[in-house]
Amino acid sequence: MLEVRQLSHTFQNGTEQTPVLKEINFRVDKGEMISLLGSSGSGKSTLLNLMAGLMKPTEGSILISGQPIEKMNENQLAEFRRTHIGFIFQSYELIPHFTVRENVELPLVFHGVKPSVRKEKSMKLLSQVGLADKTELFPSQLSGGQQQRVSIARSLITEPAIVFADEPTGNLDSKTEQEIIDLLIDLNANSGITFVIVTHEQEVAMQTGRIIHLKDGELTEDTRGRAITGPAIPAVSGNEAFMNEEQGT
Ligand SMILES: Nc1ncnc2c1ncn2[C@@H]1O[C@H](COP(=O)(O)OP(=O)(O)OP(=O)(O)O)[C@@H](O)[C@H]1O
Repeated sequence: MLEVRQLSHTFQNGTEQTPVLKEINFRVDKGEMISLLGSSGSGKSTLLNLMAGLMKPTEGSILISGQPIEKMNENQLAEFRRTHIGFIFQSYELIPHFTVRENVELPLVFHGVKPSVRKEKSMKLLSQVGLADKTELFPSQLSGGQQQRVSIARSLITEPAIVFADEPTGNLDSKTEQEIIDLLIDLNANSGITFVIVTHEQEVAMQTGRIIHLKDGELTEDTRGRAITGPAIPAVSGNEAFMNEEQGT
């Protein structure tokens, strides 16, 4: 589903070089829900931007559904993102003068899907995220948690292979945060949607099946969260995990 191989990234500003990610390796299987956990400055946003094809890495490869996205040109990437990747943002990024339903349908407009099909799909998703009675309201008429539900529905409407969520509960109070996490866990468990959640909050990360820990641009641990029962897998370094995988162990 998603493979990050020997990924390194260094920002270059004039003559100044800032190494940010160092030889990151991990793989996410279809149907997994993982967190990328790290403190501020650990490199989470950079890694997310690279995995979403918004930036090209200095070294290494990112494969989504077997396709190395760093080799694609801008047009190919834009098309690939539209068809294979869903996004959930911390600040929802809804269009204020579109209704809830129109916001959810928007990605399908770009795909040229006819209105009756768009409506059917958006109504189904909005009902799934608990907003069946809010479809004709505008984002400003909703609470933050409800707006994030709209953004979750929008991220799923193209049936993407993988959904990246960037601090999805960063703007929410703790009760609403838990409701949104519960919704994502439910969508993962019942619809098999693959999620990569970027967070700096341990409590959020602990609720996903697996946690990839980033520290100073390095993958330091790959552990299980609470969502999966059974013994915790031993912490291994990113490279070790990659080597084991390569060797089929
Ligand atoms: N364009 C850039 N040029 C130079 N350095 C950068 C650039 N963008 C980010 N960095 C540096 O890369 C490091 C990682 O930043 P990044 O935003 O990926 O971290 P983060 O874990 O997402 O942090 P936060 O949780 O605060 O968003 C930081 O030290 C940052 O200063």
